[in-house]
Amino acid sequence: MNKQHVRLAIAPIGWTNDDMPELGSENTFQQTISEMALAGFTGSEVGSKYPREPEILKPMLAIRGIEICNAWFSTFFAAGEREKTLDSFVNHMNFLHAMGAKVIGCSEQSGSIQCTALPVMGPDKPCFSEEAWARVAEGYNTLGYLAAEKGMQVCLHHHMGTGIQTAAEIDKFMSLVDDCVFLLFDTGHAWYCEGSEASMLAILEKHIQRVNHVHLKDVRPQVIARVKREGLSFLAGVRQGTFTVPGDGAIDFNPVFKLLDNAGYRGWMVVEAEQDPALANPFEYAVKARRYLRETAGI
Ligand SMILES: O=C1C[C@@H](O)[C@H](O)[C@@H](O)C1=O
Ligand SMILES: [Co+2]
Repeated sequence: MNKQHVRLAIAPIGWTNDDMPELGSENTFQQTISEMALAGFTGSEVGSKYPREPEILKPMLAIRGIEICNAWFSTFFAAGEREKTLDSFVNHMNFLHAMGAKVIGCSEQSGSIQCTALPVMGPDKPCFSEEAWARVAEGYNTLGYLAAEKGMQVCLHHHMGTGIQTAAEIDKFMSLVDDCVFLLFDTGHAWYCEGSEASMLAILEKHIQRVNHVHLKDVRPQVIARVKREGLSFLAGVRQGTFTVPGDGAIDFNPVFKLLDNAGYRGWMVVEAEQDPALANPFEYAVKARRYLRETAGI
């Protein structure tokens, strides 16, 4: 890949999992960002242990050569919580703007089963009515225009257990929103939702012109098969090792990098591989991911 076009970040979720904060509760904020830098990354997303005051957070990251590239934001438009979502979005956007980030990665969480005990591959995930889709599209367009006024961009994180999980749901979302709304492409969730590398690549290929942020997650298909077979929840699967860093699982990332490079992708690529830190030492896995990216993508 063109080294000048992409920057490499890593998410703190490998150190402490914000969906299950007991996973990695022993890892401190300063240890996390020091190990990110030591492994060779220059960016991070924001975790729950990070100070929320830009004047405190910025110098602690700067001394380690790290910038904030994004932070997760949950929206509840389908459920009709428009005003509440917009209010908290503005605070979130202002924080990210002060941190110098350009991207705001959002997930539509109405009815989400992502953090519940329900089987993630079962019938319980939300499926939006046409009215709900219209609320989601209007809400995201509003976020997109608000972000554009600040010189920022909003993107949707498709996610297992949510109403925007499958290839068809991603297509529907992208067809309903304006050009000011982008897609956060997450390799792990794209593989998981349809169950193959080809279907993951098809999602990327279809929407590549609107992808403005990338999460690099590898998958362990044998764990995903068990999640399906035993009716496990998304989080139970994570504990058992659904995800790992690029180069350690089943995904061949070469075609992903090729597609992005050919499309002239410019932006961040974020290694995001939540697994149990007691089983997968986060520093060791960060180093492994950094080496894989150097050897495979030349970045
Ligand atoms: O971007 C993400 C943030 C996490 O909280 C989430 O559960 C993870 O799977 C993900 O892709
Ligand atoms: Co992600």
